[in-house]
Amino acid sequence: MTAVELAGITKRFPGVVANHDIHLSVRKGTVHALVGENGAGKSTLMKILYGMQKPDEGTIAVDGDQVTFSSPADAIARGIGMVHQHFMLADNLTVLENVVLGSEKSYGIGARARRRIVELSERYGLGVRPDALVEELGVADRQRVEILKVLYRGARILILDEPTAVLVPQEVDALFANLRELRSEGLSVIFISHKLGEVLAVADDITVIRRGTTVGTAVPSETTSRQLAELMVGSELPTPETAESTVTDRPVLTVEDLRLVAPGGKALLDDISFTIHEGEILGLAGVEGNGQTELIEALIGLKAADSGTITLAAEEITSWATRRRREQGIGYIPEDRHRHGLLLEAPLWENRILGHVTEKPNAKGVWLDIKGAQDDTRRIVEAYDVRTPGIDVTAASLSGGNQQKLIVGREMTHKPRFLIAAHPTRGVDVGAQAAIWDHIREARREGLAVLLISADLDELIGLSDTLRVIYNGKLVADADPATITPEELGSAMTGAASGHLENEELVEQLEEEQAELEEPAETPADGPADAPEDEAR
Ligand SMILES: Nc1ncnc2c1ncn2[C@@H]1O[C@H](COP(=O)(O)OP(=O)(O)OP(=O)(O)O)[C@@H](O)[C@H]1O
Repeated sequence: MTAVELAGITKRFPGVVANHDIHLSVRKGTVHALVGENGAGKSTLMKILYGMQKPDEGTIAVDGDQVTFSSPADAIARGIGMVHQHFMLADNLTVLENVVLGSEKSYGIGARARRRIVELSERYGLGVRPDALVEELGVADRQRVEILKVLYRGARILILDEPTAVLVPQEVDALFANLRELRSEGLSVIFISHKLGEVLAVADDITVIRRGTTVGTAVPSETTSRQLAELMVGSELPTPETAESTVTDRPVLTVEDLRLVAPGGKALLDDISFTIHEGEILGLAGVEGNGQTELIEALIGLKAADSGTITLAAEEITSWATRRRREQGIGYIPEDRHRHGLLLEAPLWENRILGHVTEKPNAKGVWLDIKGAQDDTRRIVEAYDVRTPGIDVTAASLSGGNQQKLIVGREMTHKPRFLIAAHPTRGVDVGAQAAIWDHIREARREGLAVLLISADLDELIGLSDTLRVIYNGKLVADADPATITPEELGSAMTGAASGHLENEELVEQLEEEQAELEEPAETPADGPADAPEDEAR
């Protein structure tokens, strides 16, 4: 039985055919993955299915009935729900308020609504608490609220746009368990992802689109991630080079005793000290919201530290303005490309100038050099394979991954000596990811120092020379990227471990802590409560 049938879908934008004669058939009660390079046309296709955009040609059938959607409300009425990558919950409201908002007619706003939320949560193993305040929830819980929200509106077909990009491995497993629950109840899930290993683990069917057209379907049990990637790009992929260490003993960035306090007095960063040397990538692991944003803002000069010092190449820059820091060689790939990285409504070449107004090739003396900026934008588009009809289109019209490639190209072009790279490959496809890694590694060979922040633990472990874990605004642990696994790092990020983490050590430490948690708390009869166990007895 087919839940959704998209046939012959074509969608044109000025200068681009985003979808060309696409076919997608989703069976009822399955997880169907949609994969393809950046700009291949995945989001466009999903926006069409969700009623956000109208196709120029083609038909949509839901449960065998031909439908036309003029708005998401039409799609929702036919049981289609979309969980966006950027969560859309109101932080200061409770889960119940968020879920009910805009859907008050279904079950009211009181006891009936609550009952329905609890029922859905239990049925699909979502563990959602109606009275929790959204601002107190972590990323994975917020995602479950988003899923519950679409189920509450009666969705039988769920579209998930890169749902795992922000999750640690344990959370990904939990999400997949939820998806399997949905599937076993006869719901269908369309899952967009660039993480091909995950796609193979969770999908029943896979549709691959390349340059706007369906190029094939794959059966997960008969396909490897490499084959899938090659189907996506239409050629063989190069084997990634193994990275040799390029770390020197020459410090580029030194942070000492950095402390940043929120208006209410809570320490957002406390006792932060580290050094990054020429040729070194320091990876910072942490669940989002543990001080990473504040640390980036303190380093780039968007927030003033309350105490402590920041030194760049032997000069103390703690009180310098952002522009001066940029001019002295700090590059910045921001975590939220829409808020800090791009002017969405401006053309690509203006975005190329952003943050580098006074630098070549954007400036000639005190004047802007528009031609210089435009020529260099064409060069970046070429070198970083930004898929666009030209440099005059707005940044908003690029696909997410191509926006990211533009930012990375811009920042790397200025040959920074210190690069803050926050999720540098978020949303980019495997081919582009490998290319961005190569660019960063090449710059590192020439002496670049990098602070890498990433939710992609494979990336963090694969690229970093040194790993530190941030938890509650403090650096709580360090780990050796040569030996640690993503699962171990994921556990350390939730604050379960501290100190130096080696494989076995970490496992032991976690087991001990787990055992302690499970034991009833009691004070040893003949020793201080905090003495090590063997001495206390
Ligand atoms: N509103 C728009 N105006 C103009 N062009 C657009 C618009 N939306 C998408 N495009 C273009 O359509 C093509 C397909 O984009 P789409 O966002 O669907 O790709 P995608 O497969 O989702 O990519 P990614 O993996 O990077 O998110 C791209 O070339 C993009 O630049």
